[in-house]
Parts: sequence; C-alpha cells; structure tokens
Amino acid sequence: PRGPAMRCSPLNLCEYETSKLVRIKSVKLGSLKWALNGVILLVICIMLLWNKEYQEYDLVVSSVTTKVKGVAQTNTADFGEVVWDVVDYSPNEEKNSFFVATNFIVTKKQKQGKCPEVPHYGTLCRTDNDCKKGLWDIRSHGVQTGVCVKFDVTTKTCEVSAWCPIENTKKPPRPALLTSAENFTVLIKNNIRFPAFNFIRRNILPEVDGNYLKKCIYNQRTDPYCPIFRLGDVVQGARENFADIAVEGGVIGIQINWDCDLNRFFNSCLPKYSFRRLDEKESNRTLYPGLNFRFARYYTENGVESRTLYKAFGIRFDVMVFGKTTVFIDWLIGTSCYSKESQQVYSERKYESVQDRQEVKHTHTHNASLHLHPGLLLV
Ligand SMILES: Nc1ncnc2c1ncn2[C@@H]1O[C@H](COP(=O)(O)OP(=O)(O)OP(=O)(O)O)[C@@H](O)[C@H]1O
Repeated sequence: PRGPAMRCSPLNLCEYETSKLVRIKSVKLGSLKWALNGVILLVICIMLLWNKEYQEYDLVVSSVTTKVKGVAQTNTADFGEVVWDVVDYSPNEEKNSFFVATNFIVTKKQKQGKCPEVPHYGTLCRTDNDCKKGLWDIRSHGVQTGVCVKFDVTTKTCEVSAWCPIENTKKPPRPALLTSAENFTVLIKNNIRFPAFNFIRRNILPEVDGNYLKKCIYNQRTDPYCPIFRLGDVVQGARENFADIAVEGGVIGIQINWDCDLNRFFNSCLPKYSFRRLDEKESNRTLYPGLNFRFARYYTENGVESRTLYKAFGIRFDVMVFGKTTVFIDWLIGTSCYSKESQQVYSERKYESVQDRQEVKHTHTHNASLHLHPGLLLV
C-alpha cells in the first residue's frame, strides 16, 4: 500500500508497489472456482489415461540357446542303411538360430586328381583347342588342364584338376532323405531381462516341475509353456508342409513374445509362442528357392587324403524374442504405494533446498560472533 509519507520525489523514486489479493467470501463464486479446477483436473486425468502416460515402458534384453534331439534311419541304393543323429544333421550352433538338415546330395570318395568338368556353359569341348590350361571361373569345380576329355558317351568337357569325382547331381532327392526329421524335438532356453526394472525371467517357468519337462511337448492349447517343440508342429504352426519344405530347405521363425505387466495388481509375465515361414514359400515361382550349403568330412584311404562331400538342404529355425513391459510411473507409485520413508528419499533427490541469501547472511553474522569458521556454515 502506498502512503503519502513514502513519496519523496516527483519521479516516485521512493515508491514500492505490491499486488493485493481480495478474498471474496461467496458460496457461489467459491463453488464455481472449485468446479473449474475439478474439470481441468479431470481433463488432465483423461488425457493421461488415454495416452497411457501413467505407465513406464522397457524393452526386453534376451539370450537364446537351443538343443535338438532325435535320430533317423535312411536306406538308399547308394549308401545302404545309415543312422543319422544330431551331430550329423545339425552341424553348427548359431546365435539365436539352429539348422536341421533334411536332405543331402552326397559325393563319396573324392580325391585330388584330374577328371572331366561337369557340363555347363563354357566347359563343353570338341578338341583340346577349346580348353585353356589354368582357366577357371566362378562356377568351375577345378582348374582346366588344357585337355578335352569324354564326360559320357555323348559329351566331352574340358579336364580339370579338382577333387574328383566332381559332384554331379543338380536336384536334391524327392522325397527328402530325412523327412522323419519332423519328429525331432528342440529344447529352447530363453532368458529375458527388463533392465530398467531389473526384472529377469526364463521360458522354463519356476512353477514347472522336472517330471513334466521330461515328457512334455509344446502344444498351443494343452501345453503352452512347455519349452520343448516337435519340429513338425513348428512347421505346421507356420502353415507349411514339412515333407515339402524338407526337400529344398527354408527358414522358419519361432517368435517368443513376452508381454509383461509388472504392475502391482496384475503382475503377469509369460511367453507366447508363434511360428511363421520367413523365406519365400512359393518355390516354383521363385528363382533359387530353399536353403543349402556344402561341407565335407575328411579321412585318409591308403595314405591318400580323401573326403565325402555333402550338399545339405535343410530348415533354419530363427528364434526371435520380442517383449515390452509396463509399470506405473513414479508419481503414481509415490503417492499411493510407497512408504513415507521412500517418499522422503525420492523427494530429497527430486528437490534441491536452497537457503534464502538474506537469512544465510544473518546466520553467518550470528555464528561469527560465536567464533565459528564461516566456511562450515555454507556446507
Ligand atoms: N530337444 C530336446 N528334446 C527333449 N528333451 C531335451 C531336448 N534337449 C534337451 N533335453 C533334455 O532337457 C534336459 C536339459 O537339457 P540340457 O541340455 O540343459 O542338459 P544335458 O544334461 O546337458 O542334456 P543331454 O541329455 O543332452 O546330455 C535334459 O534332460 C535333456 O536330456
């Protein structure tokens, strides 16, 4: 308030102004004010709920290991009776995926030597002049010797230095050699973590007992939490025919979805499995269908290094883990669930207390008169 006594110059240099609040005691105006405040609060709450901003999110960090089991027996004219176990058909351990060979082109007893190249563009010949010593291209199986030799009764091809005899079958056997791989099983171990909430979980659930695990096989309806999967069921779950995909191979995705709600009242965190084919399934309409690679097993025969060459066709199973969790944000927990002590800890972290400078000065003067070191007062 201004008083005439405060005026000390025409420029009002000695004046100080402050605002004045008027409190009107009225039931009508009071209720209107609180009604408006209530509406604003309601709108804010609706917006929060609508956008789910009352929750905090975290994405999953995961590790996957797999183990395939099963044996198969084949009986072919070329090789007689052969038993295949996991070491034969599942050669390599990859990150988040495993491969099961279902079909093979086998070339036995290969040795270093000279033999006719298999006929394809650039290797057919009539005389030695059509071949060139030292020549090779990307599709060659060896290096040309410069000689034209008989491949079969009607065809002549350039001779090559190579692992002989050269693999000479283009199409994989149909039906596939290991169609019975559909009865093999795979144990999938998946550990997940939501780092923001320091929450860990496995797909081998703590509630499940050892005896159950020894005999269970995953089934979406009857055994949805069994971590052992029959390969035939996985391929069927991806709406594919195992006998078809086994011939030339393919890629199947095993998706594990962790949709976790870690809120206090609905605490749930369970894996949900789904399957789908990841490569192009219309193999007739696709160039270069399927999945295959070559590997060899080496041995010595009469002191000569030899090998059996395998062109393996098979199914790669990619295990893909997705996950998201939600938790109420801190203010909600802070106001409703946490103890007074925890609230105080959070409050101290959230707010910084600063002393009014005028008061600090006052205390300083006071303490100086008590002969205390002034630096201590600023701590
Ligand atoms: N594909 C599978 N199908 C069925 N059971 C499996 C499969 N893979 C592993 N198991 C079984 O699950 C259990 C745990 O497997 P884990 O690999 O951790 O143990 P292990 O003792 O090393 O297994 P193994 O029997 O191969 O020696 C074992 O009893 C194992 O026999």
